[in-house]
Amino acid sequence: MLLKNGLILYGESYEWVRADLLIEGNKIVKIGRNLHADSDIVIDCSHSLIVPGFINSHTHSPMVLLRGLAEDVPLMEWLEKYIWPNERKLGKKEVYWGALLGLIEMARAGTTTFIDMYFHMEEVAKATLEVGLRGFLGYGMIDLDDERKRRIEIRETEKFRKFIIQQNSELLNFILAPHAPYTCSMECLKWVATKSREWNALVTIHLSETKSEVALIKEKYGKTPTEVLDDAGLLNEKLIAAHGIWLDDKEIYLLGKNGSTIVHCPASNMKLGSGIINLRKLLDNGVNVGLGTDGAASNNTLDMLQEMRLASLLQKVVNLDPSIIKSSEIFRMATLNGAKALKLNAGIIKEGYLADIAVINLKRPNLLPMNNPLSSLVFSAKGGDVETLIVNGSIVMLDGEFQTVDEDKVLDKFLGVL
Ligand SMILES: CSC[C@H]1O[C@@H](n2cnc3c(O)ncnc32)[C@H](O)[C@@H]1O
Ligand SMILES: [Zn+2]
Repeated sequence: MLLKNGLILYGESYEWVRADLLIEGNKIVKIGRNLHADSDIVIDCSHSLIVPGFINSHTHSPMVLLRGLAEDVPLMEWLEKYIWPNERKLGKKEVYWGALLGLIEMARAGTTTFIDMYFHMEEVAKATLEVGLRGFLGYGMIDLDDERKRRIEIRETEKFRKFIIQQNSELLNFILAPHAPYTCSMECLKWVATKSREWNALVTIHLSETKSEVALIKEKYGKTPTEVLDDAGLLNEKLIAAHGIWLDDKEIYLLGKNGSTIVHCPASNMKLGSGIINLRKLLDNGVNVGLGTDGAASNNTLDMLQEMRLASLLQKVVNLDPSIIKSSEIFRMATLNGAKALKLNAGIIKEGYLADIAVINLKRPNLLPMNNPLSSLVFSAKGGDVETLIVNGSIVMLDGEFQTVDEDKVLDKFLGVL
């Protein structure tokens, strides 16, 4: 496949070059002028930006089902009074359709890879294959210090891992997903750490999202949540922890030293009134920081372009300093830092990297004139500006039309509910 004459965001240094981009198999093989492909697929990109696809490093895709259902309440009330009672009513079918809708929304805004934590995850895996995105999927474990529940969660996790292995797909990856230190016992966290080593599996978890959960953990363990993860054997380069708002200096130091990842979810953090991450301190202490939308019930979109804009604006205003964070750092969080967390050969446009690519149409009033492409991406682009999406060398969306899933069928299914 050949992407012809696009403005390419090249390599780690984010140099803009006008060139052709050749894809063979699932990789970018060549970038240069006047390239020719044997392949019959040639896409004219003369009016477009070619950028790495976004990595949504924390979401719960089926939660689009609960979009707008619980508004204007803080996290614990949101979960206990509204979200968990509604989730108990969700069966496999609902989760499947919810995941399809969520994945379509993500794809339309340029996401090529996502990390997902939920239940009925086999259904999310099926939806992932149908849309053609790259998923790192985990069964969300919650045992609430109950041994019987823990056995069930372990069984579900083992069953889901087997399912993913059986699918034998380059797009599907298993990830361990204990929900949080306040919903998982020490025994559960230790089991996850043991299996992470045995299976060489990544681990995703919610960490230090609210002041109140940190107080709960300190009361229970006499330690901070990060120290609890350290005691469990989870503090290492395989850890991908969402939120990380209320981390103290020692926790930030520990996360940086151990090569762990924090996933910033600005919209969810603002909407639930959870707090504001200290992004500068995390980055300056060597913590790998990715970007995520969280679920659509606390966002209320799954749009990584909007997430970049919010992440940047929030830091500038809370620090009363517009120079606190650069667009390149925000863009890196949404792409390369996610890839680093996932040990994925992706996140930049360069020869030898995976062909996970978003093509953005510049013929839009909100994107012209193009004085600074990177700031246009972070501050001006919208989901609908992504015209073509390529994942693992295959076209998911071309000129705004899905080539994989029947988008109309999915949208009509939800319109029918109204
Ligand atoms: C057990 S599956 C995952 C579980 O997580 C819940 N969830 C969604 N968003 C958040 C958040 O921001 N903090 C904590 N938990 C969250 C979701 O509703 C599922 O129950
Ligand atoms: Zn979450």
